[in-house]
Amino acid sequence: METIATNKSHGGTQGVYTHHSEETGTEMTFSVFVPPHETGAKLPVLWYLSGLTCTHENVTEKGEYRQACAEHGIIFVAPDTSPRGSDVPDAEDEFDFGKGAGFYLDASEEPWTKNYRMRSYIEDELPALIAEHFPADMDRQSIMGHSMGGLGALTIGLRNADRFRSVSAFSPIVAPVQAPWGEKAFSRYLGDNRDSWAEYDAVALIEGGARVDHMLVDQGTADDFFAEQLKTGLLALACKKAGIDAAIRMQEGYDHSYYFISTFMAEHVKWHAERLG
Ligand SMILES: N[C@@H](CCC(=O)N[C@@H](CS)C(=O)NCC(=O)O)C(=O)O
Repeated sequence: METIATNKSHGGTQGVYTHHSEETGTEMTFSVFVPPHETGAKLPVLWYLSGLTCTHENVTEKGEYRQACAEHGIIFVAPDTSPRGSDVPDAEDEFDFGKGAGFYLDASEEPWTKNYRMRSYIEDELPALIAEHFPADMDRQSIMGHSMGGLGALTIGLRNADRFRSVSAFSPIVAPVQAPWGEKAFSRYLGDNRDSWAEYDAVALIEGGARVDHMLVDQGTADDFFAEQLKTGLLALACKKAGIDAAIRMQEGYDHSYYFISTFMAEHVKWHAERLG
């Protein structure tokens, strides 16, 4: 692992790091905020998965999470959203597929299988690296995300309920198999067999019996993607039927941007902190 940059912030350290990923076969860059802490202390970890077109930079620069993470003593990890590099296949001029749009899945179709392995990267490889290099208590993890990353947080949280104490999302895609972004990406990354799509769909996972202990979702009413792509109501219905303890909140007048995310970020961090102990 190589350190790209570190800056002192809120008494802690905001860093950007790169490493060679065996999963994606590429160099991967991510950011980590380590709050001020006593020497030798092990701190809980909050994962943040970003949305379409993003790298680690968007939330690191605009997410406004550091003050809350410093206050609650939480490590904040922000990975990239896809493999990168000139050798990685891409769909040029498509912001919702290819680079910047990894959908946190392991692709099964060519030419995507070799590099597009963001599920294994986020579930296995990056956690091991974080455990090795940072003062992280891997027995205390929670996960959150935005839009495509909200989907990633929900699905990774639902598939690994024993690992994550709480799951939250801003404007998540909740049912990609029923939305244009998901249909487009899944048919190309995963192929035509829609049965294989279900493990990457939050509503389908819940309908199939997956559960999380605590869920918090914020969705802006002025979000242009709400009705066609995000479909928050389907998640609310699935949680209600399944008896999942979910706070799914419509936030009046907020859009899909980081102006919305940063407004509620501190509240999400605090909510996770209460469950991380
Ligand atoms: N209008 C955007 C659509 C993509 C978009 O809104 N991306 C969201 C995540 S789904 C985002 O966080 N963008 C980066 C940012 O706001 O910093 C584009 O075409 O680039």
